[in-house]
Amino acid sequence: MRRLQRNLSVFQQTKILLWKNVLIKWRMKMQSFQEWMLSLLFLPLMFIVSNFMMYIPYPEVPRSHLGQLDDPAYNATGVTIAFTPVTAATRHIMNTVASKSVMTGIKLEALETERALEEAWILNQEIIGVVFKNNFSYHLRFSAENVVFPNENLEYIDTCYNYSEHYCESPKYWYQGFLSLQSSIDAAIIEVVTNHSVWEEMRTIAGVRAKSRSVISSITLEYIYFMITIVMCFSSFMYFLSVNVVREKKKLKVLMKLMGLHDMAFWLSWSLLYAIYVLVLSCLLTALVVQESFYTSSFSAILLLFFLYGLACVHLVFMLCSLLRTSKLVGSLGFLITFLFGCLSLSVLIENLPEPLKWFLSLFCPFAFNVGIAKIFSLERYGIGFSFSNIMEESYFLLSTYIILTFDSVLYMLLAIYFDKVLQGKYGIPAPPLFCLKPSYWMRSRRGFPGEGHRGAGSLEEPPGDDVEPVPLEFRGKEAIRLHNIKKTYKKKDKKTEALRGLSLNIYEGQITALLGHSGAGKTTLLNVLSGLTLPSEGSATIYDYKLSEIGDREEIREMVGVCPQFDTQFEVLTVKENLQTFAEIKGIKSKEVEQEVQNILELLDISSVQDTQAEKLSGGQKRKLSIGIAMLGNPQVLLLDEPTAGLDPLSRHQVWSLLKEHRDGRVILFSTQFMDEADILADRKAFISRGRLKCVGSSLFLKNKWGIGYHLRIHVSDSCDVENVTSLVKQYIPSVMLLGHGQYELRYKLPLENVNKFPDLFRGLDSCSDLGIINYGVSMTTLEDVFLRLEEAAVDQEDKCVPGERAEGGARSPEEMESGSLLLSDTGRVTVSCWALWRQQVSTMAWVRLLKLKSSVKNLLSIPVQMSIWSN
Ligand SMILES: Nc1ncnc2c1ncn2[C@@H]1O[C@H](COP(=O)(O)OP(=O)(O)OP(=O)(O)O)[C@@H](O)[C@H]1O
Repeated sequence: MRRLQRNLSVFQQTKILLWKNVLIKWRMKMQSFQEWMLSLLFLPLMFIVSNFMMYIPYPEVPRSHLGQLDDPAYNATGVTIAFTPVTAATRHIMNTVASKSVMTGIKLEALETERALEEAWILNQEIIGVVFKNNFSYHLRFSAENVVFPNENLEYIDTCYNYSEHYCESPKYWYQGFLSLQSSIDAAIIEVVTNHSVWEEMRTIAGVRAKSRSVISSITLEYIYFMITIVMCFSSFMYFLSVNVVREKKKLKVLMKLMGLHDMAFWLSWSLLYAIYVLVLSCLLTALVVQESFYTSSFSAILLLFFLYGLACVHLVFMLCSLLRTSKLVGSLGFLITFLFGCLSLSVLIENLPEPLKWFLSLFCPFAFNVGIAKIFSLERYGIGFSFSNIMEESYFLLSTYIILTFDSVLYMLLAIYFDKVLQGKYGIPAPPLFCLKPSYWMRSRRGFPGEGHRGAGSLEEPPGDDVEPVPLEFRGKEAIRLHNIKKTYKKKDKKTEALRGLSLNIYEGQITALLGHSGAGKTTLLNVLSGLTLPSEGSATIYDYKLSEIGDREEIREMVGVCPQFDTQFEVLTVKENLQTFAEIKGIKSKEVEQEVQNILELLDISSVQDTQAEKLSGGQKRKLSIGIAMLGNPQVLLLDEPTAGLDPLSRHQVWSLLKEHRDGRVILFSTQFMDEADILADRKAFISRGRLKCVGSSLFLKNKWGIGYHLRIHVSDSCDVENVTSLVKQYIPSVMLLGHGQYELRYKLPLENVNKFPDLFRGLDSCSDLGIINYGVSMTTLEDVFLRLEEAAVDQEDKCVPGERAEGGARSPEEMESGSLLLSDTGRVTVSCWALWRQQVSTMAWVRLLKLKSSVKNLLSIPVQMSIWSN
C-alpha cells in the first residue's frame, strides 16, 4: 500500500479544492457570466438610487418670519416650571425668570432631584423641567411632542409634513415656548451674575425659519432606497454559491470526506474563491458610492465595510446550506433574510433602538451592515466622513460594525461546520450534538497500520454453521473485517425497513469477497456501513480492529479504505485526469507522486484516451471506470466496491477483473455484484445475502455442492429423433435422471451429483447410439446462477412459512404471478387519451409533482426545529 501523507493539513486541502473550484468556475462559463452580469447590474442601480433625489422635484420650504418673542400669541402662559436641584442660586434665577420674563403667569415648583421631576411629570405632563448642572448651565426637559424628536441619524434636519412651513418640525422650538424659556433663563443668569438687565433686548428677539429643501420625508426615502438596494448587492453571488455548494455537498463531499477531507477545507475553499469575487465587486461599489453618496469618506474604509459584509453573506449561505437540503430553499431563505433584516435596519433611521436589541439584530449581517451605512450617512451630514484616521474618534461606531461583521462571518462558518456534522444527510454519519466535548474526537487512535505487526487481536470467530465454509488454514487469523450481528433499520414515520437483520461475517485479507443477493437484499447497505456512509442500528463492525462506531477510529479507517459507491461521483466539469488528480491530492498522495499515480490508474483502467474529456461527457461505462479509479488511488488496503462493473462492456469487465486479481495479495477486496459469472470468476469467497440475512458463504465449489443441483445434460438431436427412446437410453445408465424440457433440436436433462461415476458409461452409450438421432451432447455443471435461484426460492418458502399470506417487499415472484402481473400491462403502446385530455393530464401531473416537491421542501424546513428539539431532549 502506498503510504499516504497522514494529517494533510486544512491549508493543503483548501489549496487543492480552491484550485478545483477555480477550474469548475472557469469551465462553467455560462453560469459565471450570468452570476457576474447580475452582480454588476447593481452598479447602474446604485448609481440611479444615489442620484434619486435629482429626479424628484421636491419643493423648497421658503424663508419665513415666525414672530417676535414678546408676542403673547407665541408665548406659553400659565405654565408650571419645575426646577432642580434647589439651591439659593437656582431659586434666585428661577424667581427672576418668573417675575421678569416675557412668559406670563409662571408657576414655579422646586424639586430636590431629577427623579422627583420625572415623577411629577408623569402626574402632570404640562410641566417643563429645568435641571441645573451648575449655576451657569442647565438642561431643559420638554414633553417629546413639543420639541423635535432627537435622533442620532437625522438630528439637525428639519421635518416638514407636506413641505409647508406651518407643518415643519423645527419651529416647534419657537411655538411651544422652548426659546422663550431658554432666553428668559439666560437673561436671568446674566442679570444675577453681572447685575446688568438684558430683558429689554430679549423682547426684540425674532424667529426666522431659513429657506430649506431638507425635509425628513425625502431624506428618509432616499436613505431607504439606498440602504435596501445596497444591502442586496451580493444576492446574486449568494444564489449561485448556494447552487454550487448544495450540488457538491450532496454527493461529492461525502466521498471526499471518506478520503479524509477536513470539513474546514471544503468550506474555506469556497469562501476564498468568493472572497475574491466579493473583493472585486466591493471595489466597484465603493468607487461608485464614494463618487455619488459618501463624498467625504475614504475609499479604503468603505471598501473594508463592503468586503466584510460580502464575506459574512457568503458564510451565511454556508450556514443555510448545512441546514437545508435544496439550493432553492437556501437561495430563497438567504434572499429573505437579507431583505427582511435590511428593511428592519431602517428602524435606526427613525428610532433609537435599545442597545441589547441592536446587538442581537446585528447577529444578522444585513442589519449590522446597514446600521454602519446609516452611521456613515450621519457622518457625511456633518461633513466629517468615515475614514481610518478618525476611526477612534468620530467613527468609533464603525469600528464596532467591522468587529460585528467579522464576528458574524466567523460565527456563520462555525455554525455551518457544526450543522454539517450533526445534521443527518442522506449519506454520512451524523455526529452527536456535543461531539466536540468528546476526547475521542480530538485524539486519534494509533494502533498502527496493517503490516505494522497489528493483526486480528480479539478476533470473533467466523459464525459457525453448515452454510459457512471454513476458510483454508493459511487465512486463519487474517480476518480484516469483522461484522457481528449487524442490523440496519430505516425508519420513516410508521414505516420500518429492515435492510440488514443480524448479519455476521468475517472478510479475509488476501481474498476477494463478493456480496451476492437480489435487489434490495441489503448489499449496498452493508457496504455503506463499512464505508462509514451510514451507522448500523445494532451490532459491531471492525476493520483491522478499528471500530466503525468510534469517531476517532473512523478517521483511521478512512485512510486505509478506497470506496466505489453505487452512484458515480465525479466533478462533472473536470476532466478525467483532473478528477483523479483532485482526489489523489485529497487522499494525501504526495504532490510529486500524483502525476505518476494518475497515469498509472489511467493505464490500468485503459482510460488514457479519454483523460482530457470532461466527466459529464463520458459514457456510463467510462464513468464507472473513473469511479473505480478514484477508489483505487493510493492503492488502499481495503477496497469496497458497490457493483463496480455495472454498465461496463465485456472487455472492460475482464480488464477490471484482472486488475482486482492483481491487487488481491495482502489486501482486502469486497464487492457487490448482480452478475453471477463475475462472482464465479473473480471472487474467492461469495456471501449470499437474502432479505438482510446471510444465507451462506464460501467458494463456488462449496456453494454448488451445498446447494447441489447437479449437472445439466444437453443433447442436440435431429428431426427424426424420438424423445422417449433417448430418455430410456439415458435412464439405463442413470435411473434418477430428470427430463427438464425439450425443443425441436435439443433435449435437456438434470443429472444428480452423486452419479458422476456413471458419466463415462453414459457418454459411451450416447456415442454408440447415433441412430437415435443424436447429433452431439454436452454436460455443464451447476452455475452460481442456479445456486442463487435455489437460495432465493428457499428464502421465499421460508418467508411464506413465517408470515402466512404475506410476501416480503421485493421478494421473488412465481412465474404464474409474473404472468398474471404481465396481464396488467397494456397490450398496445397506443395513447388512449385525446390530445386535449392528454395535455390536461400532463399539466395536472406536473403540477402534482411540483406540489410534492414543495411539500418535501416545507418538510425539510420544518424538520430543523424537530431536530433541535431531539437534541435538547
Ligand atoms: N435510505 C433509505 N431509506 C429507507 N430505506 C432504504 C434506504 N436505503 C435502502 N433502503 C432499503 O433497504 C433495503 C436494502 O437496500 P440496498 O440498497 O442495501 O439493497 P441492495 O441489495 O444493494 O439492492 P441493489 O442490488 O438493487 O442495489 C431495501 O429494501 C431498500 O428499500
